Amino acid sequence: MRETRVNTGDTERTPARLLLRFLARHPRSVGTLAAVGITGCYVGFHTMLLGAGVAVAAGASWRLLDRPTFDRFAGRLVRAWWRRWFVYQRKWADIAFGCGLTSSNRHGHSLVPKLLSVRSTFCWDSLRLRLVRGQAAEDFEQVLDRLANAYNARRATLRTIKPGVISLDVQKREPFDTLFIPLPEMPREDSAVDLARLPLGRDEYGRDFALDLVGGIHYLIAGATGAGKGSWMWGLLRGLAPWIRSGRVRLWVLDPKGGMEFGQGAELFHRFATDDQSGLELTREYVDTLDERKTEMGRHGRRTWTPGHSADYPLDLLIVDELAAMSEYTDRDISREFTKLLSKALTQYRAVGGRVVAATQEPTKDVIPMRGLFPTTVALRLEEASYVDMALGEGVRDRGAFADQIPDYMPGVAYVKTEGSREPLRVRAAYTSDDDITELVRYATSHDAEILDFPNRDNGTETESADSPDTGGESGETDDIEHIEVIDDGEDEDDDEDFDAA
Ligand SMILES: Nc1ncnc2c1ncn2[C@@H]1O[C@H](COP(=O)(O)OP(=O)(O)OP(=O)(O)O)[C@@H](O)[C@H]1O
Repeated sequence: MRETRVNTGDTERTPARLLLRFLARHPRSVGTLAAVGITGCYVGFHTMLLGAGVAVAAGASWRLLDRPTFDRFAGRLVRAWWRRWFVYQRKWADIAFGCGLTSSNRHGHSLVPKLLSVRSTFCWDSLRLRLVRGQAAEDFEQVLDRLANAYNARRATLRTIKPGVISLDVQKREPFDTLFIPLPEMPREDSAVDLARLPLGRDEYGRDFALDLVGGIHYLIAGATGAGKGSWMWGLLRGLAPWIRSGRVRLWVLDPKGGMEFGQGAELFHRFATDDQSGLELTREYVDTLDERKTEMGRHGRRTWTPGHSADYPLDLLIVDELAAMSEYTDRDISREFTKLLSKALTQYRAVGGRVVAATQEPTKDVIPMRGLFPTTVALRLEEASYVDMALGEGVRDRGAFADQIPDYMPGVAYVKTEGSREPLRVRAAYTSDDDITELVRYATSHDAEILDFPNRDNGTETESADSPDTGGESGETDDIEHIEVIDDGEDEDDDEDFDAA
């Protein structure tokens, strides 16, 4: 971009000054050019070109083979550089002029806000701009749609970075517009459950996305009403179905909004509370149980709990649907004790099989004083921009987690931030419908039925169903019905549920 700011006359614009200023302002570009020049002189320009060709081919193959890691380490830097100089900078003066964002000084010179830098994530680009004197962020706010159109972006939003400097954030793509998110198959065997990979949906790169109760430990899910918190929590339970059925996972569910979210699954739960008072009792019992386990494991010299090792030491999963109802909008005594107990649960039971998954609409410090204790945080659509950093951690919105910009018509879309990773990941959970929840409940609460391969009559094999109490030996009547054999252990011979579940 041409330097359009006016010279006030106190410094003279000699070529040497301009060159020095350019060098000082663009150290990376100048450094790269210098490095290329020096290398060319040393090794010869042919060799250097060959080296550059090899580097480009290696980068292209890397991108082809594993786009997410390429993007994380190289792609976003290359893209930011490319877009800064060849997309945003090239058009900026014209666009600023067209949107009425230029100004002029008393000498009649045009002043254009300066593009300082560009940052790029997979979906969003952030343009850092210095305002010209006399300009305010509101001037940009009024023309956000025009700016988005000018750059062919889906939407644009604004942040004030510091006085006189703003970030214009433009969304370049929306992978979830076209990406179909199939509901992961519900596992049916204990051995099919991997606590470190509980499939939930897809990420922005189209890869399968899974929850991790081993490394991710506890999850805080923040989202406005209707943002799709239900899909995240029910999706997790579907992934645990066989373990719920066999008792390797015990669910302690606290749904203080009267059981509206989890009422349908009441049969699955070890403990279920639907108001604040019983919720507090449930949390007390949860903490006592895990305290006891800790003591017992200490007595037996066991230092760690192995997930799924046995039903004697189950995974105890505490689910809280609306934290605010327990930590803020309730009696002071209840909220104080609950906050203490939950903080204990978040800090002391990792090694003895305690896990917490909690949801909230408001991730503020008053409502969730213990929010820093959740190693993994998820931000679905949020009402306020300030909520994003409250949910995901300081500075994460700056790094591209625009959860407040997720549109209403995209429930289930969220940014996930795991401990130790700087960059947030954009993810969409598959939709878990009421029928899918019914399937889960039916499967996880029926214990006797087992499906065996049934010999196919069309192949001329004889049906041997006389032993099965459910078919009552009525082999002559099986011509028109599905060929399923149900083996029952005899405890519940008349229970049709078993047949349905099978
Ligand atoms: N993953 C998803 N994909 C597509 N649609 C979804 C998804 N999750 C939820 N929805 C839709 O959004 C609606 C609201 O979802 P849900 O009830 O889970 O939101 P919520 O965040 O739990 O809201 P509340 O806090 O008010 O209970 C659902 O009825 C469903 O139609």
